[in-house]
Amino acid sequence: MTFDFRSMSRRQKPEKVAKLFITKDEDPPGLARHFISEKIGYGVFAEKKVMRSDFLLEYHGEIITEEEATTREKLYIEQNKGSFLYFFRFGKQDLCVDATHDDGRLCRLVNDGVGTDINCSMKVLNVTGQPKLCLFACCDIPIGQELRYDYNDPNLPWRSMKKKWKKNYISMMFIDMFH
Ligand SMILES: C[S@@+](CC[C@H](N)C(=O)[O-])C[C@H]1O[C@@H](n2cnc3c(N)ncnc32)[C@H](O)[C@@H]1O
Repeated sequence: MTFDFRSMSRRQKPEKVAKLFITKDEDPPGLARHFISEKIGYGVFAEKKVMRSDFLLEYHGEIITEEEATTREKLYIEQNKGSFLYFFRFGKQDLCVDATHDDGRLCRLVNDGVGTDINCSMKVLNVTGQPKLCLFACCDIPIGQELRYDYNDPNLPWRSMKKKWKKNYISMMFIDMFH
């Protein structure tokens, strides 16, 4: 009997792994939600070592048109609900995944990052003609690290607070230097 060791040692293609979990309709093991703070809420953390380009999670929810999403967004703001709408382009269509309904899936809980905080990124996959939002690691991620991707919106309120804090901190340093 002969073994093909090449196929045993080869890592499965991340997109193939993504499609496997999309078909099974479940999140891969090795990731978990943890409460961070009142301000940030929950986040998702690695409980196993992740390699660069690995598939992490599917942003699971209802696929709707941009128009429908804009109407729902207003309603959710009125109802004081958190924002779980991911807008994206698929071919010539402007679409959105609405993950407001908590179905227990994790990707809706991955927080926004900037600069060196970012360790993963969202990609739109075409799975038998259907768009699927999938999160992939953009660097190796050690056990215990929080997943963060760029929400790609410079006007997010927590981003301006971070900038304001940095500006105040730098001006305080200058005041200190000249006293
Ligand atoms: C898609 S949810 C992420 C999960 C959220 N932390 C939760 O527990 O429901 C997006 C919301 O999380 C919070 N959030 C995400 N990234 C953040 C960050 N970098 N700093 C502060 N809050 C953040 C904001 O309230 C934002 O509206």
